[in-house]
Amino acid sequence: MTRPVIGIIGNLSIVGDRYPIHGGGQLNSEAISQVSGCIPLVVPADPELLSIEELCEICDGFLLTGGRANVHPEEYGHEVTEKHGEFDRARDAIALGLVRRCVETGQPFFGICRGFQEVNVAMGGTLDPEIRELPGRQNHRMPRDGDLAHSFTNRHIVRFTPGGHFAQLYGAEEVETNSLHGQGIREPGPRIVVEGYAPDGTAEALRVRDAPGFTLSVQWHPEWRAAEDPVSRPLFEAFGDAARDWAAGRRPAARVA
Ligand SMILES: N[C@@H](CCC(=O)NCCCC(=O)O)C(=O)O
Repeated sequence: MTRPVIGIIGNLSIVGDRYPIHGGGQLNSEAISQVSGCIPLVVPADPELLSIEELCEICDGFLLTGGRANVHPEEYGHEVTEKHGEFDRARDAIALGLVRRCVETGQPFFGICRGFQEVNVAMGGTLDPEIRELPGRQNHRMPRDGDLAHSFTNRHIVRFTPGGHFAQLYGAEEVETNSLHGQGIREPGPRIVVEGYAPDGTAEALRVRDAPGFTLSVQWHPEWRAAEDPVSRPLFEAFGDAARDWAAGRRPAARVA
């Protein structure tokens, strides 16, 4: 049997200040191939180029990657401010609709950082544009200096709901994670179950209530050292298992709570 195909929902970026590319980080592709055991297929997330229906036919699951651009606040009913920074409206159009469709059908997705925020917005939640300015919150942004290893160094713990899906996956109620984001969840969507928080109250791990398929999503970046990191590996393995079930036609039954 061929490996399941994972659509890696990538970002539009500009190389050398002039050449636009659709891309996805190499770390994501490696994690999907080497840990999830699936084929990583980087998707140019733009509704002018492809449709959600086409993607769902070609792929067995989706990785909603991190990305510098923020989900446009219009998508959750807020005004644009300077704090909202840059946007990728084409990715918004694909990613948000894709999440809603997968929640209905049970096709698996795994949201990371911007992807985690997309899952919340797609399900009716809102975001704060700059969480470090909120009382009692720490700075979760990527450090500006140092190499990649420094950027992805663990920065805080995440505490999980006892007995929840994440606590069961890890066999632990607390893990240590990296942190490379400026935005964060303000109000979770009605079906968003936040199962993990940083000590400053920032939402870090979620799932969608009553969704039949894999919906676990995280605010941190498990693609860093995914093969050897004990916090990253179980997530990518579980996501790969869900994609293999989908590819084999084993459709998840509707799940409650
Ligand atoms: N823009 C959002 C999401 C942050 C995120 O996904 N960070 C990864 C950055 C990857 C890159 O720079 O391409 C936020 O800031 O909260």
